[in-house]
Amino acid sequence: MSADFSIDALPPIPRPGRVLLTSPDHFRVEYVINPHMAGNVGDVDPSIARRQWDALKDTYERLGMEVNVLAGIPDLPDMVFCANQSLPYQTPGGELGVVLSRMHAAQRKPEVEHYERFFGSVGYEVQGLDPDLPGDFEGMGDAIWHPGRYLLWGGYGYRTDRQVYERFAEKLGFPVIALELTDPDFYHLDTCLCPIDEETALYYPGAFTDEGIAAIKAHFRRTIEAPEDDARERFACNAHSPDGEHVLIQAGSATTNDLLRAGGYEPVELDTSEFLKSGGSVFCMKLMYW
Ligand SMILES: NC(=O)NCCC[C@H](N)C(=O)O
Repeated sequence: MSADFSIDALPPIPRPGRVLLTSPDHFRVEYVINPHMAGNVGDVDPSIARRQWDALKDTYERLGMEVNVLAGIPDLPDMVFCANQSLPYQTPGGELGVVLSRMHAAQRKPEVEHYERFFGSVGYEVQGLDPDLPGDFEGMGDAIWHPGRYLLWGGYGYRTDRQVYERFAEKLGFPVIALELTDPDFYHLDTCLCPIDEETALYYPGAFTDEGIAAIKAHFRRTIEAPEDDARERFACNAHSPDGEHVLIQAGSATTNDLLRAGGYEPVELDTSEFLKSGGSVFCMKLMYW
């Protein structure tokens, strides 16, 4: 897991063009497994959640992405956060596959088989973590591809254990830059690091160690720092840029949006307030695949 390389020397990988969403029919806050859920049990308004999710879906369609929807399942109230159950990949040789998660929270473990079935149905090579390997892994909640390159950013500390990255990085032949997460409000890497394009990342430095910040700055030529209130209260770094131009982001992150505009990007504000009650926003409500 060496970080001693230049991005330009890594094999290029196309941006994924397909978006998987999971319908919010059964989305609720029913238990507390992250600090954002505390005080919100039973507090989701399903009709507002549906409208917010529809707006997210419409936005991806308007941007020309192919959107596929997996039906939510009763009694799996967090399944709508479909970034977490797997890590889809495309190798430099063009092979398509997916690594299934081993969810940290017992309540979320039964979600994974539904994504296993989905990826089997679209012809992906499906693999789990080796049974002898200890530790958990929460998919694209913690494991995020560097845009356009065969390089993985791997968050660890709350939901994912560092050693899981070594094994599948070795098998699939990509480098991993592991980043320790240090603040429980930012329990997944996707809550504090948002790679926008090959050169640029939006991030919240307060969620990382000094070593982590140095690694982010060393491998992105440009970094945009979200202020604490946008990052902590509005999940501004849980944004997503599907095309390196538009940045889908929770509405109201005014400072972050100004910084994005100054960098030449177009923020697309979406209200995900019902999902924030569960500790999630745009990035974790979708899964990109090829
Ligand atoms: N940050 C993400 O990638 N996902 C949000 C997951 C929210 C869910 N309530 C959880 O705590 O697992």
